[in-house]
Amino acid sequence: MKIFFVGFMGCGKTTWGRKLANRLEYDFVDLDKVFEEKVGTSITQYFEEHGQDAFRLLESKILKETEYAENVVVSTGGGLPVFFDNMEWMNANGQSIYIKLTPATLAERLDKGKTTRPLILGKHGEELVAFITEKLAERESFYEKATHIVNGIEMTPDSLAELVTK
Ligand SMILES: Nc1ncnc2c1ncn2[C@@H]1O[C@H](COP(=O)(O)OP(=O)(O)O)[C@@H](O)[C@H]1O
Ligand SMILES: O=C(O)C1=C[C@@H](OP(=O)(O)O)[C@@H](O)[C@H](O)C1
Ligand SMILES: [Mg+2]
Repeated sequence: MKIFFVGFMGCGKTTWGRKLANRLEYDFVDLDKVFEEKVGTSITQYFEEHGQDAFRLLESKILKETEYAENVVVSTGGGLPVFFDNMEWMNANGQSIYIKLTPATLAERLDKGKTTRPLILGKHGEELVAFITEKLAERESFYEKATHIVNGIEMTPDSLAELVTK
């Protein structure tokens, strides 16, 4: 079974992807990391040199062409579900889980973490909350196509495992 985590930057796709993979004894793949290994630079640097359109094209190609193990948990980047037929492709090839959180919680997490995310570089406090609120409103209808929608505060490795294996 392939399980894809989707949702806004900072919702916990990478963190929970790894946890669920450990819990299920599945492989774990973080597509942002695969991207960086493939191009040999950071995503931020790739955005600066090639722009977002080039990033989105290669991101989609990597989603579809990576050779996944039979049983795998995949963490995607926050923008991936919005472009091309990526969301449909994930649902046709496995199950997807949208980790849902409010803009305030996302902003709090993203403000604390070191920023390696080009879209929020230099944004803090109120400006960051406003950016997330607007971007999440644009993106949420794509995230909501996920097979499962979970509350990002309440989930546990066991509750996620039950969701995808029942
Ligand atoms: N309950 C939680 N679950 C996951 N991440 C959390 C939690 N509480 C705080 N955090 C922080 O939020 C951030 C989530 O980042 P990450 O897993 O990289 O998200 P994503 O891959 O969705 O961008 C990390 O900095 C992590 O330390
Ligand atoms: O939301 C986005 O458009 C992006 C999210 C990032 O992944 P995370 O959601 O893991 O931070 C990464 O793919 C890139 O910086 C673009
Ligand atoms: Mg991530």
